[in-house]
Amino acid sequence: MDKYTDNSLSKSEYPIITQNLTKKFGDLYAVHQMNLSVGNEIFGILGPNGSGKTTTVLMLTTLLEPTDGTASICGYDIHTHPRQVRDSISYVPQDMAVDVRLSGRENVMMFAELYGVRDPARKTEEALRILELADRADERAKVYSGGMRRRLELAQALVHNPKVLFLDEPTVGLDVAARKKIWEHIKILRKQGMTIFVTTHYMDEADKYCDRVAIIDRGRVQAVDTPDNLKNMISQDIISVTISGSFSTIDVPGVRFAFSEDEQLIFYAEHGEAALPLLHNALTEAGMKVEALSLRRPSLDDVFLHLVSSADDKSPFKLSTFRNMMGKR
Ligand SMILES: Nc1ncnc2c1ncn2[C@@H]1O[C@H](COP(=O)(O)OP(=O)(O)OP(=O)(O)O)[C@@H](O)[C@H]1O
Repeated sequence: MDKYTDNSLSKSEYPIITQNLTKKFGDLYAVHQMNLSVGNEIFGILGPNGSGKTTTVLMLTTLLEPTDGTASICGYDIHTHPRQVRDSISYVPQDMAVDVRLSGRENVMMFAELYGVRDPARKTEEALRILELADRADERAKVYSGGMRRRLELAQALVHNPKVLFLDEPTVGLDVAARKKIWEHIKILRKQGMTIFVTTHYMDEADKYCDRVAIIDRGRVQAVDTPDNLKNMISQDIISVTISGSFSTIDVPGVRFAFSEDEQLIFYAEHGEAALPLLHNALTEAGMKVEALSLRRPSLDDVFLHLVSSADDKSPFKLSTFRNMMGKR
């Protein structure tokens, strides 16, 4: 049994199980021996660009053959029962396009007919209603906002009652309000019993909306847990300090320098509140002018940095590089 398995569920109760799932492109391991057990939950797979998220989803949706290992969806093996797997799932890729010349209703109806669902007109209306598009269903998708088009893609995906829904970066390119709305819909689908497997590089969204997340880096799973448990892995407070002048090493008991960005220094502290004045004094005594000092609890960003930097080489960490890598807004 791998360390991510939840003992309270028997094997058949996991809609998604991966066993040493691996994909190699030439010499590159895009996904390396992935072992996951996903229950009836919103499960986020988090990682920077190129970490293997899309490759994982493509294998689980039977669109890409693994190099090694396997997976099962709703008890069906992706190798031996791909047809049953496809009947159990829907997949909304990153760049799926609705047909902008058709109305919202026609777009959904087309999918209902493609899937061969019984009573396609009724299922279409139901999906449009769930995604709050019924009022605008007769308008051409061309006039829909980005958020509405994404909701239309979700409506298309729902029309054949999938048990498992795969979403690849569902909120990319949307504004704050549209992103929130998409996640609210995803939560409703989970409440109705659907398993949601979602890729994202937006740590804040994963933190807020996913029941559990797997953090992956260069194809390898670094950790899987609830966002709260992952954050608790860093049993330290985070202190950010803005200084003027160049930084020189200081020694404060229970405080460790983590990394810097521009003029901001990040420290990990065992007891943040007690450490604040000590750190301030130490920096001042060492000739630095402290412009600002703040204390916060760790975020998933910090967990990612912690995991990746401990798995990585020990070259100095640059937060700006990390933000670019994550495609941060
Ligand atoms: N068809 C392919 N041929 C060769 N290499 C590939 C192919 N598809 C993906 N890769 C490589 O595999 C690695 C994982 O890519 P993947 O698209 O799964 O990452 P990702 O985490 O989804 O990234 P993004 O967030 O940019 O979509 C990358 O290094 C990528 O260049």
